[in-house]
Amino acid sequence: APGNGGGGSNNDDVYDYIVVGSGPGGGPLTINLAKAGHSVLLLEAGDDQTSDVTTHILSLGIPLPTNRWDFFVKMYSDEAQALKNDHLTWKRADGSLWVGNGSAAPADASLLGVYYPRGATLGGSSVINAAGAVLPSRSDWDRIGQITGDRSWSNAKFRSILKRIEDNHYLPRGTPGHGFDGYLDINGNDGTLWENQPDLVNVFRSMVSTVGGNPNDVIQMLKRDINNDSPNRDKTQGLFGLPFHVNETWARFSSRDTIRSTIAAKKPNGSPKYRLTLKTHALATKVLFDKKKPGKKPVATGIEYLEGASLYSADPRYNPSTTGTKRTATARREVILSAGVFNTPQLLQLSGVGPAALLSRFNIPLLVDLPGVGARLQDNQELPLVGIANRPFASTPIPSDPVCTFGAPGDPCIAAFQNGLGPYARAGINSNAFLWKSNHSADGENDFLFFSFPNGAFRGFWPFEAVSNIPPEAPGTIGVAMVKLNPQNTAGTVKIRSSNPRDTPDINFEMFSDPVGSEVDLGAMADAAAWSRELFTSVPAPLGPIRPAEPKCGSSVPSECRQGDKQWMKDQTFGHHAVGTAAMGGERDAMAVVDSKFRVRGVEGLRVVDGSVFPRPPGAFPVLATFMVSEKAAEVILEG
Ligand SMILES: Cc1cc2nc3c(=O)[nH]c(=O)nc-3n(C[C@H](O)[C@H](O)[C@H](O)COP(=O)(O)OP(=O)(O)OC[C@H]3O[C@@H](n4cnc5c(N)ncnc54)[C@H](O)[C@@H]3O)c2cc1C
Repeated sequence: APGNGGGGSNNDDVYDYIVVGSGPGGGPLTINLAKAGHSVLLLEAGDDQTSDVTTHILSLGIPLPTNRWDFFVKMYSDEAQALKNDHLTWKRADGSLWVGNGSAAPADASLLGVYYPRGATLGGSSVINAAGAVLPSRSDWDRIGQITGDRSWSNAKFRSILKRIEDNHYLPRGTPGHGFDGYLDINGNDGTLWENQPDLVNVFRSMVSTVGGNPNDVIQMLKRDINNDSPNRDKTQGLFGLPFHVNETWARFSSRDTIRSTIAAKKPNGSPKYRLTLKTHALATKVLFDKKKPGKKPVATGIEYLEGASLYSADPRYNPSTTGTKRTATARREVILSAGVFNTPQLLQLSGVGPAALLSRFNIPLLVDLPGVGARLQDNQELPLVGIANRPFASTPIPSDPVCTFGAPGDPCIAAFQNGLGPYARAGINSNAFLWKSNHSADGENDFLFFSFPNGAFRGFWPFEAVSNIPPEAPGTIGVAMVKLNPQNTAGTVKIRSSNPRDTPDINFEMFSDPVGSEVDLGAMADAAAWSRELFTSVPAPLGPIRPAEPKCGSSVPSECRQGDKQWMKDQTFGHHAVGTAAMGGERDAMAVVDSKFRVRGVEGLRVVDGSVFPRPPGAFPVLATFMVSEKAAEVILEG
């Protein structure tokens, strides 16, 4: 029967809707369409890794060869600038990987680029991410309403969506602005972990003093709700808890969970309750269109895809000689692309929807000239502000805790986690956030979120399991991880580099390229560096004064560091919150790809619903906003 997807020799299944990609963009939407009674085909290139316990444990949840795609991106076209990054990944003649900057690279190393993993598994990047769940700024939503003229895009609207979908575990039931009965588990620290972290708490005391806070209140502040509903939220500086998409015992929630439970739901007679067909190992390669009607827009009618495991060349298990089986599926109503910020524009371009000159270079017949497809790639700039304390940071072990081996065989903490106990079942040390406004804030709102942890620093990404040349951290290291909000650079691009859907596109963030915008961003980041030096040196003995280590500055006069700080920011910035490559915008915006109802311009029956649609990065962390956008899309589609 149409819609139940039976597989086998059925080469052209018919569904009401086809959704490509099962991450936070595709997942909630798919479920809502199915629950409204529609037949839905969900295509996912990866597979279901639910049986891998590490995908449930936040402290072990790093991107793995079994659940990720490896992209290597550029930060700059300017090669000399690009080579200054200390965490470029290179491939050596013997096939091994090496990480470092251009001047130190071994002679036999060839540059792969800046490593940028994405989840490629049921649940998308919500299965491999750090799960930080922070709402965007109120102005991020209101601004979309302003630029599109569609006032259903507003902070108030998205607050109501949060209330519907959230299952909040860290606030008293009934706290205004939050939901407690939805599907999206969000949890935060309850303050207890800080009792065992006296040294880090001392740094927090100095941190709150920099903005006039009372150092005696830090434990209370660390429990404060960063997702509160106050109109002043985005201008309030200071320390907060950092919540995560995890449940009561800190097990990861991802879009995978709701997809699986929707598929598993049964009618009383035991048959599936919803007409939701999931096909994993299904790499969408092209949107199919009906172009025949003269004078009418092309209508998306379905998807062409390849069936088979690891068919995309970014898959660490990719084997070029495994070619997969070509299949098609037909959508009676619509096709929805939720393949993520790199793959949605790639799919559009491969399907003839994109910049005309780019498509003609690869002999792809042009359907709609949409210059914004793959443009406006943006990211929150990130980088650690690093200090070295006089001694290693002390923490007090909890006597009843098992000693974790962090995933090595026989890890007793995994067994404890499965019973809802032990270190993996509790808030981690990174569950803190400091909101701060620099002198360069573009809109008067906080333009930084910092989260801090001792004995390490978050310096970006490289294929962790395959790289061994990264030096260990100095004893006493503290990393204040910096996330820049409201970045001004919109020059990044995603462009196909062949007509082969198994090839990765060329991805270039082209950072800090706009002279005005780069002064805002780099000026703000240099302000943050100056603030970190003030913070570190104000930490009292015996832990402090902490010696500022990064950004490096040769001078003992802080004002002399500024130029060097800006260059350091340029050299070392990384990101992992890419958005914007099929941006939403108003009718007169030539670079807009979708309208406020997620409809791709110039065609019918095709929408984009994922991180690609954000016209600017939503706050400091995109994942919660992407779940919410998916809910909004379902509403819009079901309204008809
Ligand atoms: C390591 C890491 C850490 C992160 N940490 C955080 C964090 O702490 N907080 C936060 O807010 N954000 C974080 N993010 C970002 C966040 O997870 C993403 O912004 C979010 O998941 C984007 O959702 P999406 O639906 O747009 O795309 P994705 O989640 O990337 O999902 C896209 C899905 O589409 C599938 N797909 C792609 N192409 C095809 C195709 N052609 N055919 C079929 N399927 C396809 C992919 O396999 C994937 O499953 C992190 C991301 C990573 C990678």
